[in-house]
Amino acid sequence: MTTSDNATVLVTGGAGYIGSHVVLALRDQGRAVVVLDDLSTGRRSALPDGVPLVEGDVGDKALLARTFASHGIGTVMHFAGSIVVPESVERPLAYYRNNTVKSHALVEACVEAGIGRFIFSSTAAVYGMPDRLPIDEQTPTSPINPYGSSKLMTEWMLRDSAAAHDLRYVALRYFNVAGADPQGRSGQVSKVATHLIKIAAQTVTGQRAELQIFGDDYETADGTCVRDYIHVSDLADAHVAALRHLEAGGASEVLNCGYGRGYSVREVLAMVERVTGRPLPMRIGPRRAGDPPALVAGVERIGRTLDWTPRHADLETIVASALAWEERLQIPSPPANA
Ligand SMILES: NC(=O)c1ccc[n+]([C@@H]2O[C@H](COP(=O)([O-])OP(=O)(O)OC[C@H]3O[C@@H](n4cnc5c(N)ncnc54)[C@H](O)[C@@H]3O)[C@@H](O)[C@H]2O)c1
Ligand SMILES: O=c1ccn([C@@H]2O[C@H](COP(=O)(O)OP(=O)(O)O[C@H]3O[C@H](CO)[C@H](O)[C@H](O)[C@H]3O)[C@@H](O)[C@H]2O)c(=O)[nH]1
Repeated sequence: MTTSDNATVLVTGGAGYIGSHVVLALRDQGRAVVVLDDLSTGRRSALPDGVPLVEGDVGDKALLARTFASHGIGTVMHFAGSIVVPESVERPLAYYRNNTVKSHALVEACVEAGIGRFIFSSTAAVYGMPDRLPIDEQTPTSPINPYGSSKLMTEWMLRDSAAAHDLRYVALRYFNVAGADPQGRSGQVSKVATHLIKIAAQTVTGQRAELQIFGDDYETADGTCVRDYIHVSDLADAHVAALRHLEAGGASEVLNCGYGRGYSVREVLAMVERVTGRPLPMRIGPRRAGDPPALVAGVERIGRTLDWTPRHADLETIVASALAWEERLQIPSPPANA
């Protein structure tokens, strides 16, 4: 290990859902961490005690330069961004600004400061509507919404910057992230929830009258959409593994993050009922625009490249942890941006 292998990790968006779990995983490994977050959707209370928070914008290059220098940053993990697909269709330029333009500022600041390791939150949305499963990283990228395009453009900036400068990166393309920290230290707190397991958890805890299944006439086994759900703590561990890969001198990589196993909407909801022992009020609604029938990750490449063994690769564990977190949120509900 060289001295720089002990350098502090800057986690942008570390006060959000996924970023806060990565902060926990890094801290559990004894790593020094600093978070940069504007708290637009994140919460200060998502951070463990002792983790410094730089409250500001990831597109602010002067702030980035100061933060890199004052905290001795050696790696950037970049989660900050906007994530709601339908909102990206209504406000594309806001998504290109927050996800692409500000990522440009961050990558440029890294190159200028000589920060040579970068880990990026990408998404299965870069694939659009692929017709073959599982989806490996060679599948052509063809996003069907501005959210996916805004993330893919950042992947391209990283690819081209890594070719030209002293920068290596890992872009992790997440499939469906769900669940909560098994110790109850963090979980998902969305002002406007859109994700299936989060909505099911809110419904079964009485915060919503019912859940709507968006279409049951897809060409899948039970007619509902199939997704590859990955536990957020396994995803967090994949980031730590990606960090080790880069520190060991590993090459730049683009890697899917999933388990390579799909579950239908009905299977997920049946699991929620099984775990709680309560019926989930639900009804069949129309298809949601832009939903691919099935998305299942090809995971051969991440298995071959990173030293990463999922510890929670089981739908029951994912659902149970999401429900436990939702129940915890009920007593009492934390104030926004607390
Ligand atoms: N949640 C998913 O299922 C999913 C799937 C694929 C990819 N991703 C990616 O993972 C990342 C994290 O997603 P999440 O689910 O944790 O979302 P989140 O909204 O909980 O977290 C995003 C964090 O970034 C912060 N932020 C946003 N814009 C910022 C800015 N300009 N400057 C500083 N901070 C800013 C927010 O305050 C928040 O803390 C995103 O980049 C997202 O595109 C998420
Ligand atoms: O109330 C709901 C919510 C969702 N669904 C269905 O449940 C499945 C999963 O939907 P989510 O909204 O939980 O997740 P998505 O598959 O739409 O989106 C995920 O994958 C995308 C890439 O395709 C992005 O990365 C996005 O951030 C990530 O959450 C879909 O078939 C959706 O139609 C319902 O039936 N009812």
